[in-house]
Amino acid sequence: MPAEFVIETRDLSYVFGDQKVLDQISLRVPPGTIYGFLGPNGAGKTTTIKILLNLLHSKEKNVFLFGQELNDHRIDVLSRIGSLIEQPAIYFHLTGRENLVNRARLLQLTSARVNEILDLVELTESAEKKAGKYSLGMKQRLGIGLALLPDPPLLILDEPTNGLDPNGIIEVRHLLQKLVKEQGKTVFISSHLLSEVEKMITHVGIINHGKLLFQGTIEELHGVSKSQIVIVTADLVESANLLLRNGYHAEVISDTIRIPFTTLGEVADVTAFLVSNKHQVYSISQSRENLEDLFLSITQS
Ligand SMILES: Nc1ncnc2c1ncn2[C@@H]1O[C@H](COP(=O)(O)OP(=O)(O)OP(=O)(O)O)[C@@H](O)[C@H]1O
Repeated sequence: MPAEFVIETRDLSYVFGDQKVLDQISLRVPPGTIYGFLGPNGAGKTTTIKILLNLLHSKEKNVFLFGQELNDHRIDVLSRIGSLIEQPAIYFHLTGRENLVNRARLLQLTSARVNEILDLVELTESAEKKAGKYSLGMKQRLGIGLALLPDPPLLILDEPTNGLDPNGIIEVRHLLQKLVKEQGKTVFISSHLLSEVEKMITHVGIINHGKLLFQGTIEELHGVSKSQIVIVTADLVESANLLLRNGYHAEVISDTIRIPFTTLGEVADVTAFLVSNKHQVYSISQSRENLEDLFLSITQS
């Protein structure tokens, strides 16, 4: 039976000297997902990834990959992970194809596999160009292609969108989504910018100061964002004062009045209250805190 989680850590902690950089992290990454591991610089993302890849050792047996404990099944588990951490190991004086052929030889893979990968990462047309002449996005896709050569079911990518322009981000997004949809892979990516990965991820873990502050689906993250009633009236200040005098937590923010949303019934009450007090209501709607604000409020609290 396949494991419930492709990656699972149970209360994983890690110290550098006397600095606790990971504090009881319990990651749960279901198969067939794109899991965004998010947090500001220095939060502990790379340290976690290094532990998952056994580049740093956690002595306690609390890291499970494909349902197997990492220390006990190191070789088997690691052979099923493709990874990209820090800079991709690319030879810039070689072409994209030569880079892949070199690695394929080491892995005893055929040139047909190299062609498949070039196709997959959409570098067939630039295959004979020197990798040093590639754009950052192309280099990143070549790096992902190298990681994909042995066809691992799990890809772990540390900041794959870092430094890419918007087009580069879209290309990486399409590639990762294709890998999950068409090939059933699981992808774990870290980023310090929610906005760069928000459109590609299905699951989120938010880490700061070594603690996992949120974990769930992207919909669940939207669900915890604060909802507000947004009101526009003929005289915002008058209306806001009236609401404040009557116990509503009203604020005027960029040409609107905002009240924390509780129920739809309250939306109706507020509207009726303003109208009955002869305030002209131009519009009333419900808004959600944007995801980036939410991310900042989680990581800064
Ligand atoms: N080799 C090391 N020795 C001592 N401290 C380290 C070492 N590597 C990382 N740290 C510290 O551990 C903490 C977490 O670092 P880590 O690199 O995991 O964060 P990160 O979330 O990946 O951030 P970034 O995106 O900046 O790499 C930081 O305070 C960092 O200074």
